[in-house]
Amino acid sequence: MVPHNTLKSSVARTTAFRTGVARYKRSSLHYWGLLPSARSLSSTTRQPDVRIIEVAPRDGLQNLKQLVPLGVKVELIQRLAETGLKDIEATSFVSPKWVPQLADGHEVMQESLRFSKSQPGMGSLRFPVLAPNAKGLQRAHAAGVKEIVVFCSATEAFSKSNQNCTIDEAIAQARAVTKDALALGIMVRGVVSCIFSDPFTGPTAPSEVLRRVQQFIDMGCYEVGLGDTLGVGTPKDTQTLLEVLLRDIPADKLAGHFHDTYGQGVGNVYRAYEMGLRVFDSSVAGLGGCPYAPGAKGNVSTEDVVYTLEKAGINTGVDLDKLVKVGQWISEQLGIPYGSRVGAALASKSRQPSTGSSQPAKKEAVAPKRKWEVVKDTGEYRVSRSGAVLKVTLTRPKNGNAMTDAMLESLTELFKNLHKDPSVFHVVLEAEGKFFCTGMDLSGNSELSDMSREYNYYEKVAGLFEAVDRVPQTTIALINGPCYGGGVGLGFACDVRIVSPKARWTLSEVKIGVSPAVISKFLVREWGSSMAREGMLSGREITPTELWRIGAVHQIVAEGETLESRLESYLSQLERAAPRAAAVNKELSRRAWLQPESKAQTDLVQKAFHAMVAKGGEGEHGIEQLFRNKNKLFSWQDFWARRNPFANPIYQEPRE
Ligand SMILES: CC(C)(COP(=O)([O-])OP(=O)([O-])OC[C@H]1O[C@@H](n2cnc3c(N)ncnc32)[C@H](O)[C@@H]1OP(=O)([O-])[O-])[C@@H](O)C(=O)NCCC(=O)NCCSC(=O)C[C@@](C)(O)CC(=O)[O-]
Repeated sequence: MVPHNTLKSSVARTTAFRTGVARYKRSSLHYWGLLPSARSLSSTTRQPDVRIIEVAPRDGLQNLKQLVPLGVKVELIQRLAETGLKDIEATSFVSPKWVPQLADGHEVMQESLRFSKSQPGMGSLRFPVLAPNAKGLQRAHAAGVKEIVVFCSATEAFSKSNQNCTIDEAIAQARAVTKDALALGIMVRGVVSCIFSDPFTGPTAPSEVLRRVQQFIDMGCYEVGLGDTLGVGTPKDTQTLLEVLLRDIPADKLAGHFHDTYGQGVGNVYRAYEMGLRVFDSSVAGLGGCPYAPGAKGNVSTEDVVYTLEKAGINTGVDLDKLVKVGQWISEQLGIPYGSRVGAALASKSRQPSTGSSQPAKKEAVAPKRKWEVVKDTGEYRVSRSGAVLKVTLTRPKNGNAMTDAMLESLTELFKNLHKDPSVFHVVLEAEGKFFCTGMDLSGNSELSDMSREYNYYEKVAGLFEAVDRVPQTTIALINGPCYGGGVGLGFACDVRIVSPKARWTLSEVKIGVSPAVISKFLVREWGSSMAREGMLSGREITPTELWRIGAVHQIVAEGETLESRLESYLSQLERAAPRAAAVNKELSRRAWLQPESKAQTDLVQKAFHAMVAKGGEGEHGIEQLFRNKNKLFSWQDFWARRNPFANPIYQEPRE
């Protein structure tokens, strides 16, 4: 198999620099800035000194529960390519049942190849994909793939849990796939996972890693990636392992794939570079994560790797400024804080006004601040209006915004009456102070302590949650801080959640001997049964990242950003949403969840379908404006100026 040109030159350079004291000393001098940087010596067209394989589109996205749209994946790949990255692991050809996120592998691949062929200077892009078995290879080949990745674990326990087979079985499968791939002219790269440790059985013997690397090379893999799946390895561990491997394996056959769970990713890359490795996997914004280290950071971020190597005079061929913009963009698309340390630092620096420059600082275009008009203030909550948006603010910060009986009654009334208000399309629920809401007021004034009136109290609590859940408008909870008990339920009875990194959720009821009875159905609906049950049984604090991963939280604001600014951009997206269709969509998703395959569900699907083409309806208007009048800026408020979008709903009230 003829290796790729870039690979050839990298191999030649690597061979020249093969392990040795002279090279190590030279790298160290570069690192401490004692030698002029390679970049300053070279022309910009110089071949990179390292090959960075960007893995965000595959490894970075694969564990996300929230399905990332095809368009975002394709745009991510294109934006990454525009930074100078030449190797982008595009997707996986594995069972969509295992990894639903990457079920669109064929389309991603086709779009990426189209881009590579049609854009000037992009012809040398490489898009390796994961294809662990014969079916995967077949699908990859059909999609035009030129390079695949096969893998195994260095440890038995992880192999059984991750691939459901022994290591030898995984190797046998990889061998068969490699043979077929090579016959088709497809290059094959191997990856060995758990090089330092197994989540179940602990440290990995370097001799086991060597054995598997050797097997991959013997079967025809041109290179083998060393995967620190748990992200536990330190630079010293990297050195110890490489000392064993490099006795038998040339450095140009090895690549580093480090995770950043303990913040060691960049250190490991640099130590591996010093020992002769020239190929590294990394992920923009540090996307990805280890399912065995919940809450931990994922792959080492490409921004951090590029910064470290470039500062050491090692040419990566990547434009760091452009890469940071990609990191910010994808984090925004996914609604998560920007996960690269270097990226976040550079991004915040570029926001600072320049102090040393004689040029006047460029004025940022500031979005006009939305004006809110207060329409009601009970002392316990405040209601304000801005255009088609109604905002309810809980204003008992000194009491953790706990809900009094009076609040339950009056808020229920407010939400119940909203379907009569044709001018409100969206409702925002937010809170003042440290907490979002600490649940029902337990201070002694509440009826909760009066058991003889328990039934009445139930009606009040259930009434509020039903009213919030059933309101036809789109509801957005802006969660500023910790939530307890019914306060958790309040956020999850809403449609959308935009949260601060300070938000936490605690189903504390179990710790005071009560149950999240009323709110349990919202928790199970939004979190899934397993997560909700565990939360209800443990009463432990749950973090934004945990809920974002399962798709129950939609956006987490970044450090230095406000909930208001995220709300503003979300509301501008909602401006395009037709209110009556949105109300029907809410009901469609509720029935699909509560009554799947029932008559009630089928009836509504049919009615919704017919409503799409009804004379004088939103559908007719929307299609006419967009396609016939070519008017993208039409307003749903104008369309509904004299009528109520929520009158005579096609779904029946009450429904059960
Ligand atoms: C939240 C922390 C950790 C703050 O811990 P902290 O140290 O008290 O915090 P703080 O110093 O910031 O103080 C917050 C203030 O808010 C008060 N506060 C706070 N929460 C409530 C409350 N619910 N009712 C009445 N007052 C409350 C709290 O007592 C304190 O008042 P202060 O002592 O300064 O006068 C603590 O106060 C706490 O554990 N609160 C109880 C949280 C809780 O268990 N909520 C569940 C309520 S039951 C419920 O919601 C039932 C439901 C709806 O789920 C049933 C169903 O679904 O069927």
